[in-house]
Amino acid sequence: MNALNDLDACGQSVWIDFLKRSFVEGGELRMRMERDSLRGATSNPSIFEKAIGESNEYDAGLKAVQSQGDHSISEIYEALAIEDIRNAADVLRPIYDRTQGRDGFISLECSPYVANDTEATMAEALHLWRAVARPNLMVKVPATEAGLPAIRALIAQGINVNITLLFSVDVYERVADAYMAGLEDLLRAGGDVSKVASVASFFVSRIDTAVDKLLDGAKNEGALRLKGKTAIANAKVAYAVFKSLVAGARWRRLADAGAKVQRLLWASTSTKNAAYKDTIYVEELIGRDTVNTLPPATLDAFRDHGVVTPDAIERDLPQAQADLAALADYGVSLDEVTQALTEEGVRLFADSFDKLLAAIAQRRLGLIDGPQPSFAFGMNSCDAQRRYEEELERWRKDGNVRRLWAGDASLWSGADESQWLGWLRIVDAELERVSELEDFAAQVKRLGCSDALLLGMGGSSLAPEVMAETFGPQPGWPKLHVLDSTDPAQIEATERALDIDKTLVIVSSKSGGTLEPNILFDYFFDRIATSRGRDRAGERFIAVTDRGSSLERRAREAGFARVFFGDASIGGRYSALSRFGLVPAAAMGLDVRRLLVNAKIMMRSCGPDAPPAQNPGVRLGVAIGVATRWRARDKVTIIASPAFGAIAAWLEQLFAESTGKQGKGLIPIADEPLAAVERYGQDRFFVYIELEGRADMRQQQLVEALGRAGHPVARVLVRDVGNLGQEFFRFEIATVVAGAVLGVNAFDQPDVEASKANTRALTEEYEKSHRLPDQEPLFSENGLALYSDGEYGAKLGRHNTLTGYLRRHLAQADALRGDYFALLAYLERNEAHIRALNELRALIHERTLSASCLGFGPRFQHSTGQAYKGGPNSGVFLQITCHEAKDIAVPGHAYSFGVVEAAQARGDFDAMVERGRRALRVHLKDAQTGLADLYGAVEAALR
Ligand SMILES: O=C(CO)[C@@H](O)[C@H](O)[C@H](O)[C@H](O)COP(=O)(O)O
Ligand SMILES: O=C[C@H](O)COP(=O)(O)O
Repeated sequence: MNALNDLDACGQSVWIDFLKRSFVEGGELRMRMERDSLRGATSNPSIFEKAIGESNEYDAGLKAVQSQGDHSISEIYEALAIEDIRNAADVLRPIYDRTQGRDGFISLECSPYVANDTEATMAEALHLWRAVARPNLMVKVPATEAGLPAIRALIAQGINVNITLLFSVDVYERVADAYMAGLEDLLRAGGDVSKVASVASFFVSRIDTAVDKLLDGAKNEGALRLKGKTAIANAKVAYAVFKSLVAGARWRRLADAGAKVQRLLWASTSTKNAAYKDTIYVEELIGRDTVNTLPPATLDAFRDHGVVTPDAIERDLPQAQADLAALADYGVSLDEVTQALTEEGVRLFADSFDKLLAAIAQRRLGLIDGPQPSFAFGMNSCDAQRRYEEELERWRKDGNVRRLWAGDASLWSGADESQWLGWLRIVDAELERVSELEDFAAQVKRLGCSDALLLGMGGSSLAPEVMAETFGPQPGWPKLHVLDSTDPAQIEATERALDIDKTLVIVSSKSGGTLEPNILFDYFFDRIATSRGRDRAGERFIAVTDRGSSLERRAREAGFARVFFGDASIGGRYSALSRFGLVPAAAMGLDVRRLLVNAKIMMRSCGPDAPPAQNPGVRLGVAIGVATRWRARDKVTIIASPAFGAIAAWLEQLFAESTGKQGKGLIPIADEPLAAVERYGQDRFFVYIELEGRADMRQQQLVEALGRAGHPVARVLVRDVGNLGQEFFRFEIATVVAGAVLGVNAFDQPDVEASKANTRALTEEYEKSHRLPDQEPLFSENGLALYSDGEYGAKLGRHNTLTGYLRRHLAQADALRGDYFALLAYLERNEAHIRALNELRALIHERTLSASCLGFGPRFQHSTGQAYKGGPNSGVFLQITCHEAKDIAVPGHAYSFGVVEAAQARGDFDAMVERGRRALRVHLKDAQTGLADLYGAVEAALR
């Protein structure tokens, strides 16, 4: 016999406040049940954190879970915890049976993340109850404002509840009321109340810790005499309340129906102050119909030298009441203390849970079968690193990853952001219906097409283009061409590359109203109708659009072979893993199922349960956001291994359109020719995407040198091109996180519409007058002309040469102030032009040290154009337009593609001017010699 055995005879059940796999499997729980009269056990997030997070006892279990396929971090946690809980429940079951459900319980706590959400608490409790599936489980629900209604509802469903984090007697009365109300509900519904059990867990020692501190602060003899008395006095008062409740008529009625009393359970009973006896919170709290849950060390201490006084809890109640009342004399408000302790209790459990999930996240990564996400990172400056870590910690404390996944708009600007988060879960949705895409692929294959032509802009074209370029044409499948231009030469070149009679056309537009895909649809419909006839041309067309759009209507009228619908809650640039990316992927013969399964690995890694420091998307986004917000390193320079380099065009849109607004944002610098390390200014942040085994030596050396020079470099190691889907997801998360750090709405594009409206006005005008309004050049020479608006033109002054103007314009870009230079070319986007324009970029970067961008119009208007107009006013723009040697008519309109392109250039220019941007337009008589002349003039200007 030992002192613990005597407690049982005093009407108090001893439970153990501890759990660990080896503790149950190794037989210690059973041994303590026999030796120490242990009647139950409790667990909490801190206990699991210690068990799982700080030992390797669970490695085999974790491996076993992951060997059945990749799981999310919380799925892994649950699998491990539930197994432990079930095992403990099974060991304790004989006590439960013997005591007719009074004892023999094991407790499992709801996630602390839902402690302030009634609905979520109820759902979680129900889920745990069902998952554990043992009658001797108690689900732990906190005694928070949100927890209280959940208690009643759960009891009413016959679920055993342990109400935890209880500090205040007032709150206890509400807990007891919730219990009785729940039983009454159950009775009314015809349920069996005798099967339900509940304990109300009063936290003891923490009250003394908190109150003693305040009493010390009072520096008064009387105050000091109260030290170490509050917790026990509070428990005594609670016990008196309990006794009066069970003596009342309301309880009698329930007891007569077979209900079990809700016992008070003393928790937090290890002594925290070494000056107090190590068994104080056991000896003083002995009472009938109570439970004391003790950590192993307190249990052992009590067995060793505990003193058992029956009904100790009932002694000296008036003194206890007087002690509590006296607290006010020394400025201590017990209500405030208990309220603060409840909040702190939730926070501490959340901290433990964060740690636990972080440990699991780390181990999961090591166990992912196949290509896994990898991310190395260096802010490369102590100060920036500190900021980054502080921000990550803020994200953890504020639960921002969960807020993001829950669609909390206040994370961004508090506008309609919650309506634009469909992409977070699209991978699952698409996986569920992936067979539709597989059937579609089979249908495409049967058609025997040699080419697929995608007509779309920005979010509707860039991801398919990245996939086409990254994976290349698939043998036996159509080659995908993307046409996102109104440039007549480019349309002609694209058409030349196709076998028009064996082409499947994909018209892709979320809104359905975008000008470019609509007029290109008209054009290619006519072309295909020429050989197939108007009636059958539609068979070679499919559309991807949102339900109810004008494109859907047009597609139906034209007899399209299929219409696929996008998700209304996914904006264009976040649509890569939705139908907008997957339909073209299927058409070009890619394994969409594999792409999605692979992307899901990243989705889990970036999930709501992945703490910020272990979350590859959040880390990247926080790093970029911090560097931009506090260090003005807003030129996010993308350097990617050539075999994976196509992603840069998609990333540009994602970064720029999502963040470039209200004068803030990221300016993506993509495909910039590499320069010597000292040519890069303090306004840069580098994202280096390395394809494992295919790294480019020059890039690698530069990136290393940039790191040594103190630039922040995020290095994303892509193990395989097949991981493209993962990177889509990671960068989407990173972008919205960066947007949150900057405080912008990451889902709108307020300045894109302005160019479109200007263009619309110009084309409508053209329809009537058959001409675009005249413009007076600032200067012209050899068929090359310069245009600007009055104000900026005046700023440039009057010059006799092109060089003179360019010198003044280029001098605007002050690298030290973080200005960048952008070439916006309305030309055919072909290799020769890209090369020539990149040479120009390299020259400007080399001489001015300003970061440089290149965009082709109108393509960039649906991408980086948002940041150029709405982002920081640090851009200096040179728009390049060119006389079209050959134009193409747009069926059914007076305007041609050449006119549309010219109107788009003008419309965008005007929108830039309206926003006070520094912009100059140079009009070339022809691209080839014009670009060479321009290079010469820029070189002379910068000499
Ligand atoms: O299950 C319960 C209460 O029902 C316990 O596990 C309870 O959470 C613990 O006793 C406390 O968290 C321990 O508190 P403390 O000793 O760290 O102050
Ligand atoms: O990025 C989006 C583009 O502006 C195209 O929009 P859309 O898909 O509605 O045609």
